[in-house]
Amino acid sequence: MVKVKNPWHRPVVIFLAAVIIVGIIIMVAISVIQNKPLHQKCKYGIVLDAGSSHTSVFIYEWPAEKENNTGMVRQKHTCNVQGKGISSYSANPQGAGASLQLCMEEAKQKIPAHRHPETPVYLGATAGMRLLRMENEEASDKVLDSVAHSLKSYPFSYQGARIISGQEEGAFGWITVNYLSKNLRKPTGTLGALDLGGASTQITFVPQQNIESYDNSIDFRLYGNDYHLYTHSFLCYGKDQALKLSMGKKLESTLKADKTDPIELRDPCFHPGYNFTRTVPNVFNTPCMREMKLANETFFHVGLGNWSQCQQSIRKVFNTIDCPYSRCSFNGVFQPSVYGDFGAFSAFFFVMDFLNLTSDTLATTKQKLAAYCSTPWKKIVENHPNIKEKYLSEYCFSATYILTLLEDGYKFTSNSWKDIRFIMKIGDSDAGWTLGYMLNLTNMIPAEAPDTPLMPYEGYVTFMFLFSLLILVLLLLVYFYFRRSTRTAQKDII
Ligand SMILES: Nc1nc2c(ncn2[C@@H]2O[C@H](COP(=O)(O)OP(=O)(O)OP(=O)(O)O)[C@@H](O)[C@H]2O)c(=O)[nH]1
Ligand SMILES: [Ca+2]
Repeated sequence: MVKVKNPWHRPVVIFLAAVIIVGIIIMVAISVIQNKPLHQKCKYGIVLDAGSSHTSVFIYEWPAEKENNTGMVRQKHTCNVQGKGISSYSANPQGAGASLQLCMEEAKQKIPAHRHPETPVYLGATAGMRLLRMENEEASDKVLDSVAHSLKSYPFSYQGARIISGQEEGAFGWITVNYLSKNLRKPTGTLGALDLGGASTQITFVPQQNIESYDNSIDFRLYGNDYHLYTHSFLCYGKDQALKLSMGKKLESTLKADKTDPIELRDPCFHPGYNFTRTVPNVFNTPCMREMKLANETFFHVGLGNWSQCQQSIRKVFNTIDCPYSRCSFNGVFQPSVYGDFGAFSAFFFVMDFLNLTSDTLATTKQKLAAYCSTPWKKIVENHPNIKEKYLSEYCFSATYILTLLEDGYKFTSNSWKDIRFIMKIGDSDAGWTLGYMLNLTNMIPAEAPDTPLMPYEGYVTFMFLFSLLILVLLLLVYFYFRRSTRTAQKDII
């Protein structure tokens, strides 16, 4: 009997397999560690939202190596500038720049010093400054010069202070909510954006119908997808200016009906028992109201607390009769039918959240609001001792205005009402135009999708783990296969 020597000598095979396995483990470990997001290497950007009612400073942060991935930029910090919006400094422009100091000092603390020179800072002013420019262009230029001068005195990379257009405000709000919801690289639908400020309001969405007016159409190519957006910004239809429009109309008709002395404006949008003395110019001091020269008279603003009468009075600020297109929202502005889900933020959220009306049907919302508006003012103050009376007194008007704007203005129905999500933040970032503005100006959203599909780090680790497991199983299979075939060969020879 001849004994054949086994070519797959067991210790050699075990040693080789061990070397290969250890090699693979080391390679996988190195690759996983190298691809780990580097939390410590971040870049920053600052955007100042100079709104009509106030200015907020937003600091954004993102991993330096991954700036073109969707959803990588997050809001690191916000600071609310004390006092009113920059447009209120028309008589004292230097005050506008000075008002930013505290928040800009805070930004210096929040961003590591070695990143300051490369951190871009942008200021975008919205409807308050649009109105000031219409009223007094010289004053609006001086206010912008003042904030520009102030921002240039900080160690950041100043990139400009300007009044953004209503289209930009709408479109960048849409980019923000869709970037944060990670909708931009998926084939799924996008989220429409509804923004209610103090002096203007924006609606932006991807419509199903053709956009009949050039001014309302805006195109983007983002991550290889084309988006054809409908957007419109209604100047004077933010909640503070809409209150003035509505009160102005009531005041005009009160004065026409009979000039009682003192004038008493009986207002269904304010609670019963509410009685406040105001001056007439205080209502009419806005370019949103037709020129109406009235003496510096005072009037009593008296609440009636009647929701349906309030809605009737608010309807008068929307012209829903004239429409030069196949369909309009109001004031002769083209609007396709609302389509898809919407994120409603800024004052849409502040007001509806305060009244606990963010998740009811339209019918229930109306019922609850009617009950709220008829609650005596004394009781409202008792129930909310810590809320500023100005905010508190206006919630009935504001919520009724929101319902009327969405239903009569934008033509949401009881059915599409459920598609509106009242939101303030997505993740830890605020919904608003500022993030989209910065992403656009820093070219952080590429027009074309990167060649290799991006995989989140967790997915990458799982992939590498499964890949090594597969190699291991294959090696074992090869080992057992050869072990069996050598044994069979031995038997055959025996
Ligand atoms: N109730 C309540 N109202 C708020 C709050 N913050 C802001 N508002 C009011 O909500 C309205 C809209 O606020 P913003 O979205 O900041 O408006 P803005 O950006 O200053 O105005 P625009 O330039 O028109 O966009 C204004 O009337 C504010 O006074 C809040 O925390 N609670
Ligand atoms: Ca705003």
